[in-house]
Amino acid sequence: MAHAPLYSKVPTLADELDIVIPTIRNLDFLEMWRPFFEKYHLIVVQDGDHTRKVQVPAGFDYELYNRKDIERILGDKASCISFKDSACRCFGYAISKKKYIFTIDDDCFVAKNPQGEDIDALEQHIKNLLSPSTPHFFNTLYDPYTEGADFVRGYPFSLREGAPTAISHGLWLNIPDYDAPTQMVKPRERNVRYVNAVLTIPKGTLFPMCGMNLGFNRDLIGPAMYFGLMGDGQPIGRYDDMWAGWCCKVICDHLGLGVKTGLPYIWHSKASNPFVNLKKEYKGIFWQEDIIPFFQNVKLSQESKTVQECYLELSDKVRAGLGKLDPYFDKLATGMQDWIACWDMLNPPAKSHAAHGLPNGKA
Ligand SMILES: O=c1ccn([C@@H]2O[C@H](COP(=O)(O)OP(=O)(O)O[C@H]3O[C@@H](CO)[C@H](O)[C@H]3O)[C@@H](O)[C@H]2O)c(=O)[nH]1
Ligand SMILES: [Mn+2]
Repeated sequence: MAHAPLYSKVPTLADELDIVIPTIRNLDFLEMWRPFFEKYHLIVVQDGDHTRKVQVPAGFDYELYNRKDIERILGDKASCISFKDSACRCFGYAISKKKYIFTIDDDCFVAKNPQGEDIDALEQHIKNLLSPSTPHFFNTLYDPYTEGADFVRGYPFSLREGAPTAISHGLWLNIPDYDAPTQMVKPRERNVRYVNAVLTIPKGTLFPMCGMNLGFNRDLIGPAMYFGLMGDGQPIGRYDDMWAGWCCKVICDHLGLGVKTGLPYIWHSKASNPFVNLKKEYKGIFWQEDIIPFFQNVKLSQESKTVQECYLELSDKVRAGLGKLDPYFDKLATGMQDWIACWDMLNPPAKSHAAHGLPNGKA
């Protein structure tokens, strides 16, 4: 039975999706995204100096939070939200009232496809999130639910319904998201390869999640999208999205959810300083040789049936399994627990996804 694409016109989800942007810069990049973003509500997480005035271009519906707002809202648990690191963006995930999140960095521009057309990255993320994933059996013709593709011969019919998609991981043209050592040895390398594919990351396989062009379903995986303790006062940075990706993938595998990577592309315009990055990353480069085996071997109990239950169980395992690597992981485990407390405080079970009528500006 052929699988017709799930919809001819991609729904905009304008009332069901928030765009979260962490920033220490300005938001001029929104002008080029205006045709694609203007119908959505933005959540701007202003990092660094809270007295700095961040201008949101006219015509955008937004709420903006700075460090003082985060501290006012979260109280003594605000310490679980990183300061002076893009990891602060996860506050936007928790404060949102919508079903879907798209997060993008402020140096990510609209990319063009090989036909020279502007890419509507959000539309592709929505396609990815609204169609199933295939984590349990690899389809060699990539995404079987996309126009012009299907399941190939030998693909079990019993698995063709697929799994609900929790995460849509987009990629980048131009400045690649390389770690500092790679960036240092290949300073001029640019990603010019447009690969027209969306893949499901198989169950049992981890991946390095990049936060610059990322969509996800808050209802399915939101409480696991904690970007950890990074930046000011922390021994590590630029492992925010990685940490979240490893936690999310283990939980997605446990709950039977899917993670996709590939299209859409954005144009990553700025290379961050590799020497500054090396200082942030170096412990992570060393520690991850222990962190990855930890996540590869972690087993969540059958009693953990919700994302919060999985995440709290995982936090206990992080403390027991990684605490001896460095006291940082003991702090991180506590941060994970504080994060869930914040999430549940901001997202009481009964809360609907009703779009809120907050005026623009400071919440
Ligand atoms: O202290 C900070 C630094 C940055 N931001 C905002 O976060 C994003 C990403 O910043 P930037 O583009 O400078 O960093 P990259 O190295 O290109 O980012 C990659 O590493 C990940 C960070 O761990 C990031 O998700 C990847 O894209 C911008 O919007 C900055 O304004 C911040 O809020 N606080
Ligand atoms: Mn960047």
